[in-house]
Amino acid sequence: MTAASLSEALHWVAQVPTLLVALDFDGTLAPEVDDPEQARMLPAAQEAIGRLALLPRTPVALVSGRGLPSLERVAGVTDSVTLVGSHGVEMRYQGRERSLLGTHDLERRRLLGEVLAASVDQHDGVWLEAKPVGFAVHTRLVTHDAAAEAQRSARAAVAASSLSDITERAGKNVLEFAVRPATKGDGIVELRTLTGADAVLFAGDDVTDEDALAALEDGDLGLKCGAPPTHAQFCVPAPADVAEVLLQLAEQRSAYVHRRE
Ligand SMILES: O=P(O)(O)OC[C@H]1O[C@H](O[C@H]2O[C@H](CO)[C@@H](O)[C@H](O)[C@H]2O)[C@H](O)[C@@H](O)[C@@H]1O
Repeated sequence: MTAASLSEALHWVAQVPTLLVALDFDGTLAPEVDDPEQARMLPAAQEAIGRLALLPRTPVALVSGRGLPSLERVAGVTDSVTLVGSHGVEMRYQGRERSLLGTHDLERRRLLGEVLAASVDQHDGVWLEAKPVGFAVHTRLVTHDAAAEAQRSARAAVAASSLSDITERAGKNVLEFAVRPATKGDGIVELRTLTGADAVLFAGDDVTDEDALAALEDGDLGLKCGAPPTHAQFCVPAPADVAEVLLQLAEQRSAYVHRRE
């Protein structure tokens, strides 16, 4: 699909038989805040998701780097919305949860936590978020130089440890270390198969969202919340603009499915 404008692309995807709407959470639906537990979707985004999730043949999913329990807490969506957590390692689909984490991963995660806690303790204002698949070193509250130094020492500590095959992911003011290598692209591939989608709309803002955008195919629609470079076809500046796009999609999709009834 080569659409000349975002409106044209929306018009096209609104009219496929089954449309998967897959959305990143932080920085895309929810503006960034200092405390991740306080992040919430904009009311307009919540409304659009609620409307889309009620429509037939319009599965809606949140695809996040957050662990599933954290995503469930902050997203506040019903079971009709699929949740993909930990970059695809965890999923809640039709009310059922699955995780790719095994017993071996849990022991590796315990060791990883010890290594990172010792490193982060040396850096004032830097804190460690415990996640099901690993840990995130948060540097939002410190200067650029202090953040770079904290990330450098966290990387060095992991490299010097007995742990191997740790997956590292950079994000906005965060550096994550995980014991499983899944990406949001894997999440999109799995969701496409599960839902039998004819087209996918994905919107995201961060580095790891590029994996999902790169997994899109001809006929899909990728939207970046932010500026290029990106694999997305279109960019909008802020979460409020993403919410506006989703409201437009809900309106067009609703008109399409009701015409077909
Ligand atoms: O994939 P996402 O849904 O975008 O989640 C990515 C990370 O989000 C959280 O951190 C980010 O948002 C916080 C709240 O706005 C912000 O304080 C932090 O600086 C951001 O990096 C979450 O804490 C991470 O675990 C997620 O991986």
